[in-house]
Amino acid sequence: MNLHIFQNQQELNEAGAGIITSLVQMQPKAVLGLATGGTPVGIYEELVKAYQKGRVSFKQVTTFNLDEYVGLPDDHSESYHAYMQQHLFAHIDLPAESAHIPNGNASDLEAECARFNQLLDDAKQIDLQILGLGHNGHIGFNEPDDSLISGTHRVELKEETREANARYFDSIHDVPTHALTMGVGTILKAKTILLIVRGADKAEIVHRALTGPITTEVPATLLQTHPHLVVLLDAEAGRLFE
Ligand SMILES: N[C@@H]1[C@@H](O)[C@H](O)[C@@H](COP(=O)(O)O)O[C@@H]1O
Repeated sequence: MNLHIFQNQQELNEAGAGIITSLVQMQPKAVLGLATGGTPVGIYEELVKAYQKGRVSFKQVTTFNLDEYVGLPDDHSESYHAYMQQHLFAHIDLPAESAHIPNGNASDLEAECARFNQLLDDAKQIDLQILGLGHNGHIGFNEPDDSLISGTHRVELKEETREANARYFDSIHDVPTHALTMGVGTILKAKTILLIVRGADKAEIVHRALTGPITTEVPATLLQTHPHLVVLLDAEAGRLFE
């Protein structure tokens, strides 16, 4: 594991964007796994700046998003489709057909998961998977459970996850109850994983995820088994590592 702790958010954002930019410069056809949530926003901002300065092009890149809510229209401001447009896709030269996000509005969600898995299989391997971390140790929307699922699947969100994400909605009643998510098998298959965690409220869970016993009750503990895990923490999240 390659762990870095940053004293300010800007340094963390630049480091995260720098890793992605360097990869795409060296490998213009890179396959990127993308995350949503508050955590990667500043990194996407830096990526957009790098693109605007002509330092990187995403013309040949392929992207796969980790997850999407079930039942939120694509144009709903809190759908992950809308999020990706707002924070990244609308500002760079990534072709629309190269950006893949599970469709949480598909009439047949099982078929949609199979379609997404097939696209991932066709792409062979994600070169760099960006990950945030849920307060309960979830990655993507792989929630704590007795067992975990390898491929893309439909998941019922835990109450604590809906509560954590309620800050983005008018009320908790508006937070969807289900989502589609890449499974842990797909996430762990990525060549490199870039885990980003910010904030004092995640200090304990990130410490447990990276140093505690491996258990499906904290899905992020599985990241300990990955041969190329890069972790970027702000000082608050990294408090227990110092
Ligand atoms: N499904 C997303 C995850 O992909 C994200 O990494 C995590 C943390 O979110 P945030 O970065 O907003 O704290 O929870 C969300 O529910």
